Amino acid sequence: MDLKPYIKIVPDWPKPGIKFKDITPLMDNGEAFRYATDQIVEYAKERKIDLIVGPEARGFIVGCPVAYALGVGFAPVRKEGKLPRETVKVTYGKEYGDDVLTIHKDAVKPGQRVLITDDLLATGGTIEATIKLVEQLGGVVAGIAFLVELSYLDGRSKLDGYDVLTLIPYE
Ligand SMILES: O=P(O)(O)OC[C@H]1O[C@H](OP(=O)(O)OP(=O)(O)O)[C@H](O)[C@@H]1O
Ligand SMILES: Nc1ncnc2[nH]cnc12
Repeated sequence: MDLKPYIKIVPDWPKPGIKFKDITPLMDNGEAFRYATDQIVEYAKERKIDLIVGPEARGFIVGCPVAYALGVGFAPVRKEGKLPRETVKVTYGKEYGDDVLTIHKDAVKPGQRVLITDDLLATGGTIEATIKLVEQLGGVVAGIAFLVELSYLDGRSKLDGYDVLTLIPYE
């Protein structure tokens, strides 16, 4: 199934010069959303995943149905001040600004094989920060899955040595 027709490009949003890739048409189409989820589930099965970790907010949308299908848990990575218990945190840069990401200290058990999910790889700042959080807690990043990759922003250069799946690449 070709998923590209389900991504809508919105010019100059949220800032001038950004070509925003809107995944909501993919999510609100049952067939496309299930197909995309199934691709990630198959990828995860081959990597013997114990836990899914996804960054706020669109990483939740991609990761939770995969966790359900595999029968494993999902741990949220959230922006600072959102998680109620003790966290670890990392500051990172993104395509349109800086931010802080956090995860609960007990969300990942040492040695757990983690799949990180997000909707989109741009500069790679978000995913690099998420990897750091998982590894700080002793997790093993066994795979990273995205719906969309913006190859021209070279986020891949931050993911050397990691096993990465992308469903919809943009050159
Ligand atoms: O590779 P990067 O340059 O880090 O950019 C990719 C990240 O940016 C977007 O999230 P955003 O921070 O806008 O948060 P949202 O999902 O809550 O809208 C997107 O969902 C990715 O998580
Ligand atoms: N161009 C883009 N489109 C959608 N989400 C993004 N996150 C970072 N850059 C993005």
